[in-house]
Amino acid sequence: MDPPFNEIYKTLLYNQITNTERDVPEIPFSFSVTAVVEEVELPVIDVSRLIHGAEKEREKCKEEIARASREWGFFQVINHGISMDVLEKMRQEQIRVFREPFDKKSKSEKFSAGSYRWGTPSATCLRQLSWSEAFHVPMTDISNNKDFTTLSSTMEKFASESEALAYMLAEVLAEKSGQKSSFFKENCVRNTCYLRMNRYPPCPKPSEVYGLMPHTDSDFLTILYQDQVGGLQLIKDDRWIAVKPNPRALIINIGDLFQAWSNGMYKSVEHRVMTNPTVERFSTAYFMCPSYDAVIECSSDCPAYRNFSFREFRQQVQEDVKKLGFKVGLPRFLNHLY
Ligand SMILES: C=C1C[C@]23C[C@@]1(O)CC[C@H]2[C@@]12CC[C@H](O)[C@@](C)(C(=O)O1)[C@H]2[C@@H]3C(=O)O
Ligand SMILES: O=C(O)CCC(=O)C(=O)O
Ligand SMILES: [Fe+2]
Repeated sequence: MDPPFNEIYKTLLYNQITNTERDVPEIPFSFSVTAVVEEVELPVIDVSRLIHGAEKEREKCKEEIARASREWGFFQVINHGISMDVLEKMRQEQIRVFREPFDKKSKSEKFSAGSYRWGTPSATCLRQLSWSEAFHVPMTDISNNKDFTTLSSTMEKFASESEALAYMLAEVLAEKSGQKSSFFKENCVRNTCYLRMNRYPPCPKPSEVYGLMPHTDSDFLTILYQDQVGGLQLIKDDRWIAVKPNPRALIINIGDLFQAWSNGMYKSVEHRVMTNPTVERFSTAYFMCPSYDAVIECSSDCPAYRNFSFREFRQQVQEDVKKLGFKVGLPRFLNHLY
C-alpha cells in the first residue's frame, strides 16, 4: 500500500552521512520535533455574507478577505457553500484510491501519466524528501473521463463547488486590488484547474522528514480541505506557526500568481506539512489556475514583476526543481527595471 519510503529514507540518510564524512557542507535542519511551534487559529471568515448579507455586511466581508490575504496570505472560510456530503464523499473516495497497492497506484491509468507522485524524485538529502503521496490531477482528466466512476464523479462535484467558491473569492480580491474581476471567468475555467489528493502516511522519523516540504503554491488561489489530524504550518511574521484544524472550515491560501497580479499586495506564503509518527493524514486541494497561455500582467505603473505567461512560470519551476532540487518561484520574475 505505502510507497517505499523506508528505502528512500535509508538511501538519503546514507548520502547525508557520506557527504558529512567527505566534508560536503550540510545545511543544518531547520526543524525538529523539539522545536515548539505555536498553534493558532487562522482568521475565520463567514463568506455566506457575500451572498445573503446586506450591503454593509458584504463590504465588511470583502474587507476581511482582502485584509487576511494581505496580512496572512491564508484564511479559513465557513458557510462556504461546499456541501458536507460532497466533502465526505471526496474523503471516502480518496481513502479508497490510496488503499490500493503501490504498484497499482504508480501504474494507474485512472489519470494522465505523472499524476501519481510520491516522495520527492529530485531529493538528494532528507530535508528535500516529502513523506507523502498524491494524485495531482489536471481537471481535463476528469472532464474527458468516459468511464463514469464514483471517484471521477465525486472529483467533478468537488471541483464544480470549489470553482464557484474560488470565483467568488478571486473576484472580491480583484475588486479590492483595482484589477479586472472578469479575468477569472475568462482565464481560469474548469479545465485549466487542478485537483490534488494528498495522503501523509505515518512517519517513524517525524523530526527528520517533512510530510510536504516548504513551498508556495504556483496558482492564483488554493482551496484546501483537510482532516482533523493537523500538521499544516505556515510562515507568519518570519516565524513558522501551526494551523489549528477547524472541522467547519476550508482553508484558502493565496498563490504566486495572485501575488504577482496584485503587485505584491496579496501574499503567497510559504507553507509545509509536518509528519505524524502514528496517524495518517489526508487533504484535498483545488488549485485555481489559468490556461497556459494566460499572461499575468498587473495594472500598476510600477510593476514589481515582469509580465509572464503561466506556461513560462510552470516551465521555470519544473526546470529549477530538476536542476536545483527546489522551486525558486516568483523571485525569478522580479522586474529589474526598478
Ligand atoms: C519539489 C517540489 C515540487 C513542488 C515544488 C517543490 O519545490 C516543493 C513542493 C511541490 C509543490 C507541492 C504543491 C503543488 O502541487 C506544487 C505545484 C507547488 O507549488 O509546490 C508542487 C511543485 C511542483 O510539482 O512543481
Ligand atoms: O496537506 C496540506 O495541508 C497542504 C497541502 C499543500 O500545501 C499542497 O498540496 O499544495
Ligand atoms: Fe501548498
